[in-house]
Formats: sequence, structure tokens, C-alpha cells
Amino acid sequence: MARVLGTEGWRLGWCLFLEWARREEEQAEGDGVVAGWPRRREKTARPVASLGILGAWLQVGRGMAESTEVRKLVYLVTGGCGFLGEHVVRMLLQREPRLSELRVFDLHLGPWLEELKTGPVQVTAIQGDVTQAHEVAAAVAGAHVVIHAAGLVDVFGRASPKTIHEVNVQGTKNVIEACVQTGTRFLVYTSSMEVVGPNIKGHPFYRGNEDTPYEAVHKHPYPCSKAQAERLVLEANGREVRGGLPLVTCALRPTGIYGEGHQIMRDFYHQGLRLGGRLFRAIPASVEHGRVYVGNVAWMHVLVARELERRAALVGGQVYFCYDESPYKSYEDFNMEFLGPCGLRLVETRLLAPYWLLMLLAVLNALLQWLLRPLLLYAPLLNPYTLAVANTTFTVSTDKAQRHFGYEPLFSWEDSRTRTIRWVRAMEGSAQ
Ligand SMILES: NC(=O)c1ccc[n+]([C@@H]2O[C@H](COP(=O)([O-])OP(=O)(O)OC[C@H]3O[C@@H](n4cnc5c(N)ncnc54)[C@H](O)[C@@H]3O)[C@@H](O)[C@H]2O)c1
Ligand SMILES: C[C@@H](CO)CCC[C@@H](C)[C@H]1CC[C@H]2[C@@H]3[C@H](O)C=C4C[C@@H](O)CC[C@]4(C)[C@H]3CC[C@]12C
Repeated sequence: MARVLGTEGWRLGWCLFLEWARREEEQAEGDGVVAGWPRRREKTARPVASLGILGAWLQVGRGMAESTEVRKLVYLVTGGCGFLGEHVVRMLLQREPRLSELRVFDLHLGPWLEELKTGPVQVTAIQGDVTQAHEVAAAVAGAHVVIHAAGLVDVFGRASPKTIHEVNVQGTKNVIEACVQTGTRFLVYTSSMEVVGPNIKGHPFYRGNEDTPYEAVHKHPYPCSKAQAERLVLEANGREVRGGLPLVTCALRPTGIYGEGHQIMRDFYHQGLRLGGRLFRAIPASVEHGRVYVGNVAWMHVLVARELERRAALVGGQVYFCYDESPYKSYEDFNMEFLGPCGLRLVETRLLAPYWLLMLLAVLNALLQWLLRPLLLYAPLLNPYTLAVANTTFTVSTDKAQRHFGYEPLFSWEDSRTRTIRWVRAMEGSAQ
């Protein structure tokens, strides 16, 4: 027999046996899909006594199949140490069983990465700058999938328009070119709702979806840069990468993300503490804002990244709003869902601070920022742009991600709320 089959034959026979064993196991577990995600394989060994020696071989076969076949993908997450990036990194480690190496690329690496290095997946921390093409190319080389979440999120005038452009647009160009040069085929870009709006005319976008017509007119450097970068990513879909295969890209557009690690929520919380446990309503409660929990945004990235290969024709070149069951509320009322249970209250001030007065304050802030720039950085939350965004309804209602790649939110609104409250409470100096 050995002579007839030869070494290759034995290997083939062994592989067929492993495949048979794997299918047997899958059949036993059922092949249901939970939230668009195949059920994770049971890692604990099943009793083998009844199968005797064959059962023991089966267990060995399973182990080998898992270690050699299942864990084989290399992912790169740019901006992996940011608010969203950290959640994407943790979600990948929890929910992508085929992952063998996870590269986390960021300008500033977080110390928490160390604790992730002990698991079965190789976590490689790369301190780098997306504006540096050679650093990006080195990080991308050999990766199967890139999730490009690095970006300069600045609507407060902290960075110059040039820097925002360099990071968000040139950085994205570098990522695309690196994929093309090194042969990486799958690219997910973290875009933003701001690519669409609110526009400078303050038109409401009410329960819109990816196909809703809207006049997307931007002047501010941040939305301009996100729109440009998104266009580059979508245009790159289908480009031939090294090795001759086509690049498959898509863009996810989160609305305002909230959850553990959200800096603006942190700022509001501390502001409330400084003001004796009060925040003052500046925006009418009727102006609704789309918000989405960070865990669900991360989940959507993980899911679409895996489906880019299987459903390339459908998903490639597409945009998806990020959505979940979070309620539509005004920006401030929504924040109070978390800050309220942590001891802050929202004081009604509509009569004290009408819109024209707020706009005057916002303009004054912008003027002060400009005057003080040579001396110090003055970057308050309120400026004409943030006031306009906060004061314009922008909500999405869509099921495109569910239809295209089986997305269902992983965290219910209750879960998302509870987790966020727990995080706010854990912040130093809770108001309670
Ligand atoms: N926060 C939101 O509400 C929101 C909403 C929609 C879209 N987004 C997008 O999601 C992405 C992540 O945003 P976030 O809120 O986590 O912001 P963040 O600032 O917390 O994270 C961005 C990360 O990118 C890194 N980074 C910045 N410049 C870099 C550079 N030159 N090279 C390498 N890394 C660099 C930062 O160090 C940071 O860790 C961004 O692309 C943003 O535009 C955010
Ligand atoms: C007038 C103030 C009194 O309380 C309230 C100001 C609130 C603003 C600071 C925020 C209102 C809406 C926010 C933006 C929105 O959630 C979506 C965004 C998209 C994302 O890509 C980046 C962040 C942001 C622009 C977000 C920034 C903060 C607001 C303008």
C-alpha cells in the first residue's frame, strides 16, 4: 500500500481523513450561523472512549486541523490603539478564529497591547506613521487583510488642515499603494457619516440610508479629508495587486461612536463635574443624532473583513453606514443616558442661551483660537462647525450591512448602555 500511494499519497489520504473528521464534527455541532458568524468550534475534547483508538486519532486529527488549517490569516489594524481601533483589535482576537497574526500599527502604542501577547494569536505591535509610505508598506507586507482605522479625528481645530489632509488622505493613499505593491487583497476603510453630512447648509438627514439623496457639501478639513479618502478607497476596488488578483475594498461609515474609551464623553463628564454635577442644554431636544456603540462598530469591521473574500462581488466597492439599536436622540440627551446614572443632570437653558447667542460664543471661540494660536492651543468643544453639526438632525436607518454580509448588532442597546455606564462610573471622581 505504502509503495502504491507513495509519500504524497499518504499525505492525501491523511488530509482526506482530517477533512472527513472536520466535517463529521461540524455536522455534529450543526452549521447554524449566529449573527452572520459561523458557530465557533468547540475547543473542549469530546469523550473518545466509545470510539477507542479511532476516536483518539480523531482528536489528534482535529487538533492538527485546527492549528494548521484554521489559524492562517494575518490582519493589520492601523490606528489599532485608538478608541475604535482597540475595540477592533480585541474583537478580532475574540471572534476571528482563523487569525494567526494580528499586527497593530499606530503612531502611539498602548501599554495594554502587552497583555494580548500571551494568547494563541501572535500580536505584533508596530509603532509607525501612516504618512510614511515605507513604514506602511513594511507593515502591510504579508498581511491578508488591512483594516484602516487610523485617522486624525479633529473638528476642534487642534491640528492644521494640512496635517489632517496628510494623515487622512495621504495616509490612506499609502495604505492602498502598500496593498497593491505587496499583494494584500482585502482592505476595509473606517470612513465616517461626515462623508455625507451634515452639510454646511444644515439640511437634516432623517432616517436616511446609503442611497438617500443628500447634498454633501463640506468645507471643514475633517469631513473633506474623510470624503476624499473614502473615494480613493472605493476607486481602488478592483485594482490589480501584486500577484495579479484584484483588490477588494469597502468603507464603513459610523455615525457618532460611543462606548468605553470615548474621549468626548470623558470631556463632557469632567465638564459636568467641574460645573457641580450639571450640564447645560444647548441644543434643542428635537434635533436627533445617529449614535452607534463602539463594540458594534468593531464587530461590523470584523464581519465585513471576513466576508470581503467570500462576497467580493457584492461587498467590494460598497459603503455601509454603521448602525445598531441605539435610540435616536439629541446629542446631549443621548449622552445623559450614561452621564445621568453617574450623577450628572441636564439643566434646561433654552431661554438663557438661544441659538444666536451660542453661535456668537462659537465664533468668539474660533476667533480666540486664531488669536492665541502663536501662544497656546485653545480648542474648546464649541465652535461654529461643532455647533452646526450638533444642531442638525442626522440619523440613519438601513439594513444594508445585514443584507450584504449578515450583520446583526452583537450588543443590544441595554448591553451597550450598561457597558458604557460601567466605564463612566469607573472614571476617577465619579459624581455619585
Ligand atoms: N469617533 C467617532 O465618533 C468616529 C465616527 C466616525 C468615524 N470615525 C473614524 O474612525 C477612525 C478611528 O477614530 P477614533 O474615534 O477611534 O479616533 P482615535 O483618535 O481614538 O483613533 C485614531 C488612531 O489613529 C492613530 N493615528 C493618528 N494619526 C496617525 C498616523 N499618522 N499614523 C498612525 N496612526 C495614527 C492615533 O494614534 C489613534 O490611535 C477614524 O478614521 C475616524 O475618522 C470615528
Ligand atoms: C454645543 C455643545 C454643547 O453641549 C455640544 C457640542 C457637541 C459636539 C462637540 C458634537 C456633536 C456631534 C459630534 C460629532 C458627531 O457625533 C459625529 C462625528 C463624526 C466622526 O467622524 C468624528 C466625530 C464627530 C465629528 C463628532 C464630534 C463632536 C460633535 C461635533
